[in-house]
Amino acid sequence: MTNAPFELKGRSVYVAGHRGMVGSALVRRLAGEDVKLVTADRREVDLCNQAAVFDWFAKVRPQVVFLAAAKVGGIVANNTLRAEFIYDNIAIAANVIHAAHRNGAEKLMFLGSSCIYPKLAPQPLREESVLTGPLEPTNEPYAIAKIAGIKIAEAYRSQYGCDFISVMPTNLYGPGDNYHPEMSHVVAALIRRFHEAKVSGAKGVVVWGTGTPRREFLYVDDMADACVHLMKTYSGAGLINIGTGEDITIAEFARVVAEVVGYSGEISFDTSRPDGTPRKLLDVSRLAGLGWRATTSLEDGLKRAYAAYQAAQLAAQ
Ligand SMILES: NC(=O)C1=CN([C@@H]2O[C@H](COP(=O)(O)OP(=O)(O)OC[C@H]3O[C@@H](n4cnc5c(N)ncnc54)[C@H](OP(=O)(O)O)[C@@H]3O)[C@@H](O)[C@H]2O)C=CC1
Ligand SMILES: C[C@H]1O[C@H](OP(=O)(O)OP(=O)(O)OC[C@H]2O[C@@H](n3cnc4c(=O)[nH]c(N)nc43)[C@H](O)[C@@H]2O)[C@@H](O)[C@@H](O)C1=O
Repeated sequence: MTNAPFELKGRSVYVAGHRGMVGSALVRRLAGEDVKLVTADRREVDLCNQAAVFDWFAKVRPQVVFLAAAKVGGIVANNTLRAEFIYDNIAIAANVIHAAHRNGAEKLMFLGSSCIYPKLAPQPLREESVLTGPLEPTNEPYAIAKIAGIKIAEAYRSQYGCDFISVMPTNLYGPGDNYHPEMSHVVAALIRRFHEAKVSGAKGVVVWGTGTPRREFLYVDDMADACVHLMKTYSGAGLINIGTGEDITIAEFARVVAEVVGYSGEISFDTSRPDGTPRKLLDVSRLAGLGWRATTSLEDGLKRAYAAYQAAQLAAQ
């Protein structure tokens, strides 16, 4: 692991996926840095389209790239849209990383995911566990694509000396999340379900699975802050996990969401729904060694996420 100070100041910084949850948090965070922010939405450049990506990079030549664009979703989206999750995510990673190299980008950060680790890897998940065992079947296509992205970044670093780094975020949540009832991640799904139950006066809320899986949740503005910190301070081939280092069962988590939303009805579990990985807690000691820790508690983060959900509902009316 190396600590090589890298100045963002004065550089053109491309946030790929700037309309997404993480990308928009990166845009908020970078507003506090003296950078020239570059963005392009999907209509301008479809990142799955190799020719479009190569043309756009040749024209714009960003000096720094945060690769936060991907096909993203919760356990059902991953398990059903398996072809899209593997194809889009391999294409986006290959196109953007290759174009960044060809056009002289000085630094690139690839965003992977904690789901790249084997389903039954020792907990907490250390960066060295990648490729040591079978993956969780519900998100294997996405995980394989993310592992490909890591390996592409690593190969360009070793063959061409590119300063390309990869970070592995835990489950994220916050403003800009996807609140689709089936395709979202658990945080957004439960905020919406408990809110709708509160508003309609429903007697009970159903939570998927057994409630026993454990998950770690990081507020998205903390995630963006960690990314900027690592972009400035880290240069190396090794992965860096980004998380809080704390986890909670889905059953306990559902109770916290109910409390934040103000719902006091019953909670039941639909065990016909998949549990996914039994536990996914990141070892964040590398990240701590690089001088960064999460600062937003789960309760505060959920309060902010719920406020953002309510504001988005009002704006849509
Ligand atoms: N959310 C989470 O819990 C976690 C996320 N991650 C990773 O973090 C990153 C960001 O995720 P998140 O912000 O949650 O995801 P979102 O779905 O909120 O945002 C993804 C962004 O990528 C863009 N995008 C997707 N496909 C294309 C394409 N073909 N061309 C151009 N743009 C495209 C989307 O554009 P558009 O707005 O047009 O759809 C969107 O802006 C991803 O790499 C994800 O894998 C990792 C771990 C956990
Ligand atoms: C971030 C990560 O996200 C995905 O993995 P996951 O951690 O399994 O994500 P999830 O948020 O969808 O579920 C977490 C847990 O929560 C339970 N759960 C309860 N009730 C609901 C519910 O209503 N919706 C959802 N989605 N899950 C629910 C659910 O059964 C599971 O046990 C990956 O595919 C992968 O893409 C990835 O990187």
